[in-house]
Amino acid sequence: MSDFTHVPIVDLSGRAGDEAERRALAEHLRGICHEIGFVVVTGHGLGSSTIDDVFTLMDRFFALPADNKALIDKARSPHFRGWEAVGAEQTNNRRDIREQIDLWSEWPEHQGDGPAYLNLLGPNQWMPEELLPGSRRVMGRWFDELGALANDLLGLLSMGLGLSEDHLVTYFGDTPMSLTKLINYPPTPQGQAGVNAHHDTGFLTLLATGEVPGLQVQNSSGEWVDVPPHPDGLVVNLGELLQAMTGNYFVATAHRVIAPRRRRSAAYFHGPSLDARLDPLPLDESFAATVAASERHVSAGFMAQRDETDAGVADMASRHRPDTYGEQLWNYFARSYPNLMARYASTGTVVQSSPGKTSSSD
Ligand SMILES: O=C(O)CCC(=O)C(=O)O
Ligand SMILES: [Fe+2]
Repeated sequence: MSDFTHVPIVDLSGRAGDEAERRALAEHLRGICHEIGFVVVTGHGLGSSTIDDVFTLMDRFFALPADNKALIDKARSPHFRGWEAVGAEQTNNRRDIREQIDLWSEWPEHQGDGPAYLNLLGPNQWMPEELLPGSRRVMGRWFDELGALANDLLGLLSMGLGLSEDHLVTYFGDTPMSLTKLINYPPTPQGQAGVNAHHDTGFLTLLATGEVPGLQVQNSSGEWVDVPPHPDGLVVNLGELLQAMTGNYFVATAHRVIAPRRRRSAAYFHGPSLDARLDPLPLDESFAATVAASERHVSAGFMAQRDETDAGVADMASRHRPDTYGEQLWNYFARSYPNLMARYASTGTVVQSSPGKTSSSD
């Protein structure tokens, strides 16, 4: 297949059909995940107001004065959850021009020793009900419905990879850690980016982009391909975890946002339990043979860590592979939030890593 010039649109309603229909859909998605790593899905079956209510909530939140938003400032959370102003986050060592709220799956805080990434477990920060009524209800439904849709997609991807349909869902374990980012992009200043070019860190991303364009995906010739907003569509893309576990058969594709005017989006990053390992899936050897025949797939990398960037490794060419999803996330936080990381480290909030457990390289 030649290099892609658009992101395909796939109707998912066939997933409720018979075996042959499901298999055809799984095959179609498998090809797209191999060649492009990005797809717009329709027929996703989300409730009619699930997305609209989240966008209304975002509108109301982002219009609040900064001192109200600061009630849930991410800097107050030892679990990296909450609001941050424009410029707090960095991607590829460059400031992103967006503000956002990060909400994660909620699990009890970790007590005692363990790998540093266990620090991510804990409660979200919620706005007081009188300032932002209904936020827990609206976001609770979003997490439930997006999680169920993502699990359906895991079933189709498992099928496409020749695995049993529940293979990937089982892999996700008992304490999956998914993230929702509610994002507000001001018009992107010339020469900058709302979010700079990056790979997604985790497994599978589902994205509601609203009506304003700005999302761009990079093809293997390095060209930026626009993903136009689709009124009934959700963007789905793959993260580095899935790329690694499929031996690069599926690809995590670089993307960025340049917002022509104010733009909001809601991203749901479907993630497994923090101790889920990045071990290869038990795939038929034909998958590895297909990868070996494609230089682009063979050389697909991870985002470089800070020390690698300093040593001259290109932004998305790292050969470093963490052992677990938790380590992968911890690397992401170290890259994107060096100041927060340094503060936690200096106040002793960070749980100690066990020796030899931070990362490994191949
Ligand atoms: O806002 C968007 O359309 C994309 C956001 C994104 O790629 C991300 O937050 O990882
Ligand atoms: Fe992304």
